This record gives sequence, C-alpha cells and structure tokens, in this order.
Amino acid sequence: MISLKAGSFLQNNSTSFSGISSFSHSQRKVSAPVVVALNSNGRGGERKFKALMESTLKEIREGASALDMDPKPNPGAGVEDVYGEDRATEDQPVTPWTTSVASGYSLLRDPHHNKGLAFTDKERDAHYVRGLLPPAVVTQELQEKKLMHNLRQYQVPLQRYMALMDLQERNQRLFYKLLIDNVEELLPVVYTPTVGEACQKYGSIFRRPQGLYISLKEKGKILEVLKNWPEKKIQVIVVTDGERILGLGDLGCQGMGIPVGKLALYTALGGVRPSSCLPVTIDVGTNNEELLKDEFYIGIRQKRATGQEYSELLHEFMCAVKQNYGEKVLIQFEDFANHNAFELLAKYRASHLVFNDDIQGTASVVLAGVVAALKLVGGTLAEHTFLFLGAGEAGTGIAELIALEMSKQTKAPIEETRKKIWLVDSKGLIVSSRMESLQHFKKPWAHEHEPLKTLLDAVKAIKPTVLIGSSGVGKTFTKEVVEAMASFNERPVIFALSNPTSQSECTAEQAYTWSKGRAIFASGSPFDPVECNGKVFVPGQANNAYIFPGFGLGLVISGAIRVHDDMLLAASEALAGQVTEDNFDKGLIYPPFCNIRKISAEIAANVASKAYELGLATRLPRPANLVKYAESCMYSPVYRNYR
Ligand SMILES: NC(=O)C1=CN([C@@H]2O[C@H](COP(=O)(O)OP(=O)(O)OC[C@H]3O[C@@H](n4cnc5c(N)ncnc54)[C@H](OP(=O)(O)O)[C@@H]3O)[C@@H](O)[C@H]2O)C=CC1
Ligand SMILES: CC(=O)C(=O)O
Ligand SMILES: [Mg+2]
Repeated sequence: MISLKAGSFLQNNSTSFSGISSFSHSQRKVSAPVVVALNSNGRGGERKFKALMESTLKEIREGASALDMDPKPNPGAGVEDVYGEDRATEDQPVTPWTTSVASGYSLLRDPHHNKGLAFTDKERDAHYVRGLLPPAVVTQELQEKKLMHNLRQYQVPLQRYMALMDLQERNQRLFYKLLIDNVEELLPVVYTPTVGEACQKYGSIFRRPQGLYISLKEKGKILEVLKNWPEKKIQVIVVTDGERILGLGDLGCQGMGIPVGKLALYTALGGVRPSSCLPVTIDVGTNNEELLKDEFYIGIRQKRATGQEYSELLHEFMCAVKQNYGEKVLIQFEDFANHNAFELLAKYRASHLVFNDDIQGTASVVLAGVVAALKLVGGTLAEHTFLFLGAGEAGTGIAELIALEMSKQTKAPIEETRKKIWLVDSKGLIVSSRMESLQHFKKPWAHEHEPLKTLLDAVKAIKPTVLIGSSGVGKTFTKEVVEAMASFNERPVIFALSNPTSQSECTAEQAYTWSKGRAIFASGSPFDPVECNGKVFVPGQANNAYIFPGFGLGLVISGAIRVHDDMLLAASEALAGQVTEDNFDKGLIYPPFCNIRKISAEIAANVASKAYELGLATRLPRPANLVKYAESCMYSPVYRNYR
C-alpha cells in the first residue's frame, strides 16, 4: 500500500519527499511542506514509487497544456482537470490517485477506480490485483449489458434502487455509464417515484452512508465536519433538511435519498463530476411520529428545532461552506418546507451562490413547457389564464416566473401580469378578502374575487386555459375538473406536477380519457404512453430534472457568483427551444430525456451567457462557443487506462 499524506509521517518503511503541495487537494489540515509517506509493504516498491511520483508530477505540471481547451480552463471557474482524468487516453495513461495510490485489494474496493472484471491483464499485474479477480477480462459494455439484464429481473422498484446504489458504491464509472446510456429506464429508479419510497424506508435499507450528515449535535463544529468529507474541490452541494420530501412530507434525516439522487443526476444529466458533488442532510429532528418511534430511524430522535436554534445551525452551515469551498460553490436547497425555503433563499441569495430547486428550478421547467405548449394551442403567454392547485414553493415560484416572462414580453408591470394567474390553496381560491391571513408569498396573488372553496368552483369561475397541480395531494384533478377544463378549451393544458406518482393530481390516462384525447398533459413523475380512441398519447415529464443539471453546469463553467432570475428565464428558453416538430407531433411539450446531455449543454450555455451579460461570471475570457465549451467540460464515465 503506497499512501500519500499531507502533514504526516509514516512510521516504518517510509521515504519523504517535500515541496509538492500541489498534491494536497484531498487531505485536510494541509500544511506545507507536504510529506509523501511511502510504505512499500515488502514489495520493493520504493524505487518504483519514486519513478511513479516523478512521472506523475511531470504529467501534472506540464502535460495539462496538451489537451487544454482554448481558452484554458481557469482554476477559479472550477472546471480544471484536478485528477488528470481527462488527459487519460490509450496512449497516455494516468495513475489512479486517491488520497493514496490505490492498489491491490483496496483498488477493487475503491468505487472511484474499481473496474471489476474490466481490469486488463497488464493492469492486474501493475496494480497487484492478479488472483483477486477471476481470469475473464470483459469490456465496460459487457458489464453494462449484464447489469441491465440483472436489474430487469427485479420486479420490485426498490430492489432496483438498492442494486443501483450498491453499484454506485462499488464502481462509480459503471454506475454513471448505466445511468447515462439508459436514462429513460433508470431515471424513475434513482429519482421520482422510487427515490420517494427509498427515503421512506431509508433506515431499513441503509447499508453504507452516502453524503454528509449535519445534525444539531454538530453545532459549533460544522467546518470540521465539512473537512471530514474526502473531496476538497466541491462545486455543487444539494442540501435538504428533510421536512418536505416530494409530496411525502417530513421524512427527517431519511431525506438524504433526495440530495444523493439529485446529485447523481447532476453528473449523469449535466456532466458535473461526481467528485465535485456533495449531498448534505441537515438533521434538526423530525415531527414525523412514526419515524420517531421507528427503531431503525437513522436521525436524531426529537421534534424539529425551529426559530433561532434552526436559523443558527443553517447560518453556521452556510458560512462554513463558503469558508471551506469559496464563493463559487453552488448550494441547491431541496425539499425544505416552504416556511423555511423562501426565507433561506431571500436571506442568502445576495451573499451566496444559492438556488432553490423547488421554487426556481420548477418555475423554469414549467415555463418552458407552457411556452412549448403555446405552439400547439396558439396565443401568447399573456393571452392565457393560469390556475394553480397549490400555492407553496412550486406553485408561487412558477406563477412568479410566468408573470415575469409575461411582463418582459408585453412591457406591462408585473403587478398587472400577475392578474392573469390564480391560485388555490387548502382553504380555497386566494382572494383579496383573505389578504390579512395569507403567508407573504401568497399575498401578490390575492386578486379581487368572491371567495371560492373548491377547485372545481374555481375552474368554472376563472375558466383557465392552463391548469397546474402543485399541492402534493393526489387525485385532486377529478373527472369533473378535467371535463370542465375540456368544456371551454379546445386543447386544455394540464400539468400534474406533484410527486411521487401516488401524489399525482391525475394520471395520464385519466387526463386523456376525460378530455377525450384533447388534453396537453405533463406530469412530475413519469407515466407510460396511453392509447385513447385508437391514438397513442405520449405524456411529457414536467420535472425540474430537466433544468437543474444544466443550470448548475452553466453556473460552474462561467464561474458565476450569484443566481439571477434572468438566468432562470434563459434556462427555460433553452429547454423550450429543444422541443422538435417530431415531439410536437406526438403531443409532447418537453424533449425526451434520452437527449438530456445535449439539452443540458444548451441550457448551461444559455445560463452562462446570461451570467456574462449580467457581469456575474468570473471565468474570463468568455469562451467563444459556450455550447461546445459546456460539452467539453462534461464528465465521461468511460474507464481510464491505468499505467
Ligand atoms: N414536478 C416537479 O418538478 C416538482 C414537483 N413538486 C411537487 O409539488 C408538490 C408541492 O410542493 P411544494 O410547492 O414545495 O409544497 P408546499 O408545501 O410549499 O405547497 C403545497 C401547497 O399545496 C396546498 N395544498 C395542500 N393540500 C391541499 C389541498 N387538499 N387542496 C388545495 N391545496 C392544498 C398548500 O396549501 P396551504 O398553504 O393552505 O397549506 C400549499 O399551498 C409536491 O408534491 C412536490 O413533489 C415540487 C417541486 C418540483
Ligand atoms: C421534483 C422535486 O424537486 C420535488 O418533487 O420536490
Ligand atoms: Mg424537490
């Protein structure tokens, strides 16, 4: 075992090199000079190691220029090839560095470098794995084929989820190759709906920890906890406190499945490197009585901390992140309850690079779907009338972005364009007579109207052209509601955004059947194509997964320091622009996920372009072709050759 450590000595068989602090990226408490400690383990590896060190140092110091992009990647923009992995080709192999040079048994157990049976004979000799594997040598493609075959044998979605998580823990590149090549089939497993069930049962299915847990016990020590994470170059953090996991409510610490899943998509769909992604769960307790009683629950057993105690922990986290990773790390808030979500976004948007996926990402994806739908239904955005069921993060976030875009298009003040948008919450239609009792984020939507209690009454009174479900409550778009929409719209536009599938406002089949095949329908969780009156209808998936991976990539490659609403509009425009005539012919208002990497590159380029235009980008000079640049920065899961 050859280990490379910063600021420490090895007791036996050790040889020291000094002055190579450039290697210190993955160890904490780095102090110069960095010491490389060598334990040759009786393999006579000392000379070999010195030669290896010299050649690798040379490669890192000089070799980077060979394949650099024009303009050169800027370390500040966070896209540099920290591990030398991009430079690896058949002719130019690299060393599989971790905090140690992984070899032998530990190499097979290191998910970042393990290739299983794909290790060549030469690699098996060079890295001491001969005999630790059966003799067959197979390609990554064959491994993929076998795994897909095995996954398809499972009847229960949760078993597929667990098999995929095991793979991620065992062989990271193979996991991402599977996910990228089979995105439409595997998205419902690592993401909604199956990830919802996984979170509900997270304590029971828990095997190896994923991500970073920061609980009230870590108060005062969050910076230290961040330093326990093995990677130093973090570019994207997805953080939840588990209080509103999909439409499933408070799952406390078990919400970890969400940041883990979202970040898997950052890599697979947006090409952000797995090593630069950090899933975080903040555990302040849970109000879920069942979990508190569950002997397998993995979080702290207490009611949720609120008020000052909550905000102090969150503030310590936000400060520690900036201190540890710098100004340009993206913090994505995910599945917080709305009473905290709006406040956190407002509090930190001026000082940190923050993005709330449920408020902002969802807004961007739904606006794109609406803009695309206009091609099928006709009219401008301002000529349509919108009604929401659900006036929380998703509902008011989407409403505000639609109103902003309408205002930009018509030059009318946003106070005016908001009047085209109506929302219903658990107490009925939001109207001005309720103003006093409304939460702050609902107040802009309190228009003059008589109070109405039910969605059906609101549909009949407002006569919306677009109906959007964002309440987290399933089966709320009843036959009467859909029939009412179809009675005054030739092509009613219906979004059933709530996740997972059990919480969907209606199914695709119901939307098409009840509207006699006239609905333009999209849902947050996927539905299979439906045959109605001899015609096949393909429902779209209106999910923020279309937006956040490309959006985040755009921020990272431009070195953006803040998120601006115009970037959300830019992302939305790029997504809507990817819907083809062929997609429209099938009634689709989103492009299929199988092209998601191309879509993400377009989104990233539009977002980055906006960041430059707004003076929020720090990566200079601006690459001439941002789409090509975004594509070139994307992580590839193909195995690297080891020397
Ligand atoms: N497809 C996608 O990409 C996304 C989907 N979502 C989904 O949207 C749903 C809501 O999320 P989010 O907005 O964050 O949640 P919030 O808790 O912030 O908002 C929920 C809203 O729904 C209202 N509501 C609850 N029950 C009813 C009811 N029976 N009738 C009418 N209104 C009701 C609430 O009313 P009140 O305020 O009165 O309590 C509240 O306004 C979730 O299922 C989530 O999974 C979220 C983000 C992205
Ligand atoms: C998709 C998503 O972010 C949600 O349902 O919360
Ligand atoms: Mg969410």
